Amino acid sequence: MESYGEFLSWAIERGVKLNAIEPRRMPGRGIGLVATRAIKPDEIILDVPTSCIRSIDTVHKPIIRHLPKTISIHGLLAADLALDGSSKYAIWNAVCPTPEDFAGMPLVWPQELRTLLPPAARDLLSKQEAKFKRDWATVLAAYPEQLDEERYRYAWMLVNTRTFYYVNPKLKKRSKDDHMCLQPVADLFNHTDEGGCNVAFDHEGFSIKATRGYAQGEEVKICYGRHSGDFLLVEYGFVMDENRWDEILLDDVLVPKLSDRQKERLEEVGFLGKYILDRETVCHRTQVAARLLCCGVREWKRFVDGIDDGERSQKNADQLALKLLREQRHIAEKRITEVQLLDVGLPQQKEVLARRWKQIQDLIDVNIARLEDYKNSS
Ligand SMILES: C[S@@+](CC[C@H](N)C(=O)[O-])C[C@H]1O[C@@H](n2cnc3c(N)ncnc32)[C@H](O)[C@@H]1O
Repeated sequence: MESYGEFLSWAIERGVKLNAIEPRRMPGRGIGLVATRAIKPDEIILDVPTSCIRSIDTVHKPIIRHLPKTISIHGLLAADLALDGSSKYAIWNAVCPTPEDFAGMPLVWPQELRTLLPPAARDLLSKQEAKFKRDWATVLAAYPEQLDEERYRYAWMLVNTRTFYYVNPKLKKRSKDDHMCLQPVADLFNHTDEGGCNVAFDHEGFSIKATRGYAQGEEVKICYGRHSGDFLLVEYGFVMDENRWDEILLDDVLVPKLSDRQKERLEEVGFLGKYILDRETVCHRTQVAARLLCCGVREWKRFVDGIDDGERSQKNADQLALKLLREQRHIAEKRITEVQLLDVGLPQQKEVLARRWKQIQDLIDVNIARLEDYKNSS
């Protein structure tokens, strides 16, 4: 087992209080925090005082002065991390992931792999990349000599994957996306879809409370949010085995079935695109689009307006949904083979991408089984 002694002493000296948890390397998840004894529900397991967090208040003043006020807090914190030549945070930095540990982040993948991402992940990645490019352009203009893109991207990914929601009077004036800070030790909690801990903060600091019991040796996790698999892959670089909040986009199989006129009709009522399948059902938007494909326009209109509950057309809509799901499953199967045959990208990058498609296949299978059961029972 690795020793995190120096880091823990450093954190404790600065007022961090750990109760019944300690860091440990977790296979496939980097470092995590593990219960050193049985933990009861409602026990406070970690306190991190405001004096130890890295936020807008701790960014070096010359950096604040040198960068335009319009830069995002994400971009600013990343600049502070990347330009920091002091030893102030060296002990904390030493337990942070290395640039190689970020190989799972699609932001660093070769183009050939990125094009094989599921559509929702591709959309998220292009938004993330636009954000990164904006921040990098701003920082490069201010520090053309001191930084290169790779070093800045590494710092930017540290901020992306390790910040907590945080707001103080200075941040209050900014958009919600800028409400963030880094905190030591708490940034070692891995993600679970099921809650498990409550994270709260006030002007004194952060407090993390167990919301259920943990056995000794069990990993204690927090929920980063109700995120889909595509979101977790793009924003954090990992795929979970089970994720109750997972969902996928069906646009690639549904939109091509619509004529131009049908697309216009859907656009007019605000239902074109973003057709989502989660673990339990297809979304209402999908129901609307499916009905346009299998009902007359008048009946469809009544369904859109809520005058018709759609009961009469449900069987046909389900039939169409089954067809779409089988097509989507076929795409997932094809993508897995394409990923495996690709001769670019690191093995771990290909593995994580193939796992995401496998997860998508499993989600589709659950829904196909449900729709078939329903068909057979009605
Ligand atoms: C806030 S950090 C958590 C601590 C991190 N494991 C470390 O080694 O420093 C977030 C990162 O941890 C990893 N991670 C978090 N939850 C995970 C999970 N459930 N499965 C796999 N990796 C996870 C991902 O690499 C993610 O970007």
